[in-house]
Amino acid sequence: MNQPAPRYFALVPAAGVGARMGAASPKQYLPIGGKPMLRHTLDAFRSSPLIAHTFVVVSVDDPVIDTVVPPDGVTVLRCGGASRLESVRNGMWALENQLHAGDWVLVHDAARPGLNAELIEKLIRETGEHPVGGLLALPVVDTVKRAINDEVATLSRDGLWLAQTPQMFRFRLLADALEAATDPSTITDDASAVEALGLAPKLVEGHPRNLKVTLPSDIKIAEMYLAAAP
Ligand SMILES: Nc1ccn([C@@H]2O[C@H](COP(=O)(O)OP(=O)(O)OP(=O)(O)O)[C@@H](O)[C@H]2O)c(=O)n1
Ligand SMILES: C[C@](O)(CO)[C@H](O)COP(=O)(O)O
Repeated sequence: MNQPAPRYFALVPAAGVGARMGAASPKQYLPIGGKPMLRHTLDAFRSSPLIAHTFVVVSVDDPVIDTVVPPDGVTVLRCGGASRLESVRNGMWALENQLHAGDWVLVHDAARPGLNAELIEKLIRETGEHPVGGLLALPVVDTVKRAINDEVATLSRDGLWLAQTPQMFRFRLLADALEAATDPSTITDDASAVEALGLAPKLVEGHPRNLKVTLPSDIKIAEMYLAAAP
């Protein structure tokens, strides 16, 4: 019997406050090249023919989202939580009756506006029908130091990667993994919730343009990449 074609949905947590950015408003609404950061992120998914629909999770009382959300292709979920883990989990709960167990969900930080259709396509193609799922990540290229108090040590970088997003998993597996996760200080991305079940997702090489805009100095870097090619 023919399997139904896989469906791909994007889930964008955008309920953070951007404490490290230190701006007057949440960082996802700061302009990058004249356009709100979150709009760049949502437009990346709208530009991909592979994405069936995008859901964005914001705080219950977010006053800005309605001015930023594009006219089609995106649904706003006002169910953000106190941590990224809670926001993604709340978003998944909201989708329980809309998505099928085998649908793929690509969770992507609002704060990574450099994503584009090419990277989305690469992640989906290289993850394929992987039994666990996959995520974009970058191999560590620098020497890695760990400093605790006055003690400094050099760690082996063998096998070390920096996780990016999107991180894609089938709906049921991701929902169950997030449900089982309790500690936002150790479950800092979606893959770590899945790994805590004893499963190993596939790492797909991402791109520096997909940086997480975290500090004020990141804004110019993101603008440079977005000006070079959307
Ligand atoms: N309670 C939270 C915290 C974070 N996020 C989202 O998770 C992504 C990654 O988080 P991060 O870059 O840390 O954003 P902030 O939490 O806003 O930043 P900071 O940690 O500096 O406060 C962002 O898109 C952010 O909006 C969220 O949806 N809900
Ligand atoms: C999900 C993530 O972007 C992967 O690198 C990262 O873990 C988010 O961390 P933050 O502390 O919420 O910025």
